[in-house]
Amino acid sequence: MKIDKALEEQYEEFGNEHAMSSAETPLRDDAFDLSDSEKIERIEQDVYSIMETLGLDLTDDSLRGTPRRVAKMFVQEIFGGLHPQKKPNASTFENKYKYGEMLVEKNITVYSTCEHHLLPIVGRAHVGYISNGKVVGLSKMNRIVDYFAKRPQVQERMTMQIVQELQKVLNTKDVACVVDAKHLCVNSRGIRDIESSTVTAEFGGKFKDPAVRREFLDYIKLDTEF
Ligand SMILES: Nc1nc2c(ncn2[C@@H]2O[C@H](COP(=O)(O)OP(=O)(O)OP(=O)(O)O)[C@@H](O)[C@H]2O)c(=O)[nH]1
Ligand SMILES: [Zn+2]
Repeated sequence: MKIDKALEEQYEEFGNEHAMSSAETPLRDDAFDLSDSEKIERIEQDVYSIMETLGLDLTDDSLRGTPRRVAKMFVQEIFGGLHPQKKPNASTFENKYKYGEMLVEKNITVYSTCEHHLLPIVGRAHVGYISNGKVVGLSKMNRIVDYFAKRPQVQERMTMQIVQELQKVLNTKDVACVVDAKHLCVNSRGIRDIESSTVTAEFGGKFKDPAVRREFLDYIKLDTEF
């Protein structure tokens, strides 16, 4: 009986780990049954309730609009990238000029939200790819980063999602992304370590080759300041 229980726990643990390896944002099937305006209505009530529980006077003219303001900000701005319809349409072009080297879009601003504390993540993303016949509009790389940033996130998953999307758009595995970001949940509360930042990386295809990876890292030189 005891052994069964242990095996069951082990299986559960493995199962959880397995689920964690997916780069998909965990969303329910009914995530988009409500319209954006219905979500705003509901979240407004929820934020109202939080503020009321905290003892705030919601008739005060500075606080009165906060529940609706926060609800709109959640749905339309900081979590706007949850909706697949908001995914940027990344126009690609033929690489007619046969540019054969690495292309790096560096220092892309990242504003995201930590899914454990709902506090900001602020930093930079650096994206590189080697063309397999297609090139993508430069700004589309910034837009793809911004789309995946506008979700409750962990930095590891966001980094993988950016790479996987660009691999799809460019039809090549040869894509890399490094993100260097500060998590306010580490900097401003809890351990309150203001200096630390988090670096995550995902290297696909040719970027697994140490020389190619080195070239990419030399271009981005991780000397970013926030
Ligand atoms: N791996 C990973 N962890 C993150 C990320 N963002 C926040 N975290 C961590 O998530 C963890 C949540 O841990 P808990 O112990 O449940 O939360 P807590 O009690 O508020 O922990 P402290 O932050 O240590 O006070 C914290 O260690 C955060 O630093 C992220 O992008 N990736
Ligand atoms: Zn956090």
